[in-house]
Amino acid sequence: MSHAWGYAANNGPDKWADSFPIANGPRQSPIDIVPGEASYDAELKPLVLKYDPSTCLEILNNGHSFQVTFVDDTDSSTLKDGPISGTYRLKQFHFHWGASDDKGSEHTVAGTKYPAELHLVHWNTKYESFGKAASQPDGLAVVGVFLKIGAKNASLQKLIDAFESIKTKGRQSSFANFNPATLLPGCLDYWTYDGSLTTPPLLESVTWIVCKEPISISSEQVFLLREPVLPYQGDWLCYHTLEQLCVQILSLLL
Ligand SMILES: CN(C)c1nnc([C@H](N)S(N)(=O)=O)s1
Ligand SMILES: [Zn+2]
Repeated sequence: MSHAWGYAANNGPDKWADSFPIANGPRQSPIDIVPGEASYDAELKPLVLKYDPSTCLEILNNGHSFQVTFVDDTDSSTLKDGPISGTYRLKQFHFHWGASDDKGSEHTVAGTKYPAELHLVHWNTKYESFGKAASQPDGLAVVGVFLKIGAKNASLQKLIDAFESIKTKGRQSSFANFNPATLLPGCLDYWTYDGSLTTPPLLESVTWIVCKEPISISSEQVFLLREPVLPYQGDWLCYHTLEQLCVQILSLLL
């Protein structure tokens, strides 16, 4: 692949194996989660998530999504227990979304896609850094949370309000004192499996922890996610026709 990866026809997921052969590996993510086929494991513990808002650093438009990054030089914001051993530090969180409400999440549940999916990325402190951990089979743990259309989400609104400062790819701005725990659902029951990063380099180093309960995002908020200044899972969103824009606006009004 002579150009950067993305979600377009010439650089999208079905082309990633050209530059990242691990795309054809044995533990690639995302997957379709089929609850009726999941097995109960009594050994699994409840998740222990401890997040310190003072570790929140900045918000960044990375060209594929927006991400919020955290200071990870101490055990101030961590994930423990659940399916993992040891302590994993929060590195960043980001979202995946689509151009319409019927798609956007990376994982699916019995074939159903959600409009968006939140990923909280943590790395195993048995390794000296995120970079070292990302190449190890037990190096990363990502908590996934589905978003469904519903009530306005006040915590998400704080992120959306910051978009003005990251309108173009590569832009970042300070983003302090945000508590990612406010993005978690009330119930932390989860599915778990051993998988990979869902975008290049697709490293097979992720213990996925996907929450069963979604959080809400309003139609107005998801419209702002899809604004033509932020990418969605399908590369940069732009309204090819005035008609598409009108359809989107009407869908909000009806
Ligand atoms: C380097 N980091 C933190 C990541 N690289 N790829 C990531 C994927 N977007 S995901 N969805 O977290 O596997 S996250
Ligand atoms: Zn992700």
